[in-house]
Amino acid sequence: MSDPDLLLRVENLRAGYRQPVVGPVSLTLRRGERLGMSGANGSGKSTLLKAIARAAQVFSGHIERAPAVQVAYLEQQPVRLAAMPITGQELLRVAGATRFPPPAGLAGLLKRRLDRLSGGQYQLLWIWCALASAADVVLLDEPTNNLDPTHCAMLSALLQCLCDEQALLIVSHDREFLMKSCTRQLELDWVQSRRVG
Ligand SMILES: Nc1ncnc2c1ncn2[C@@H]1O[C@H](COP(=O)(O)OP(=O)(O)OP(=O)(O)O)[C@@H](O)[C@H]1O
Repeated sequence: MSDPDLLLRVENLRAGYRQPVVGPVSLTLRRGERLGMSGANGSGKSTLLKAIARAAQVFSGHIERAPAVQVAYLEQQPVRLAAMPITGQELLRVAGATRFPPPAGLAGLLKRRLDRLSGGQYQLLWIWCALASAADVVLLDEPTNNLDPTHCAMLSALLQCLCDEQALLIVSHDREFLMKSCTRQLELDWVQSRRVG
C-alpha cells in the first residue's frame, strides 16, 4: 500500500464459511477513520468483520492489511464464563489494554470481579480493552447490544478516546448511534456494499 494512512483495503471480497455468505464487498479504512456499517439481519456484517479478523473464509477478492497492522476484534457476544475471578483492572493488564488511561466513567468497574458485572458493564469493559490495546484497527460487532441510553452515551465517549493512529469499523443496527460516533457510513446490501455517506 503506497498510502501510509491506509490501514486496510478490502476489494471485491466474497467471504463465508462452507460457502460465501457476503460480497462482493469493497471498502477502505484509513488512520483516524470511524466507519459505521449497517444492513439487514443476515446480510453478512459479522462475517465481514470475521474475515478481516481471519476468522471466516475468503473465497475471492482480497483483504490487504498495512504491514505489521494489528487488528482487535470484539464479537457480538463477548465470551462470558460463570466464574471469572479477576478484576476489570487485571483484565486490562492481561489484555495489554494500556494505550490510554481508563476514563473516569469506567473507574467503578475496574475494581470489581468480571463475574459480578452486569451484561452491559462487562461489554463496555471489553470494548475498552479493544480500544486501549495496541491494535491499529478495532472491529466492534454490535457494541450497543445490552446498553441502556446512559451506557450508550458512555460508549460514544469511549470511542472518542481513539487516537489518530487508529481506525474503527463498527457494525450496528442503531443508525443514530453510528451517525453520532462515525466519520463515514456504509450499508451492506445482500449482494454488494453501497456507500451512503
Ligand atoms: N458459523 C457459521 N456457519 C455457517 N453459516 C453462518 C455462520 N455464521 C453465520 N452464518 C450465516 O451467514 C449469513 C450471514 O450471517 P452474519 O452473522 O454475518 O450476518 P449479520 O449481517 O451480521 O446479521 P445480524 O444483523 O443478524 O447480526 C447468515 O445467513 C448466517 O446464517
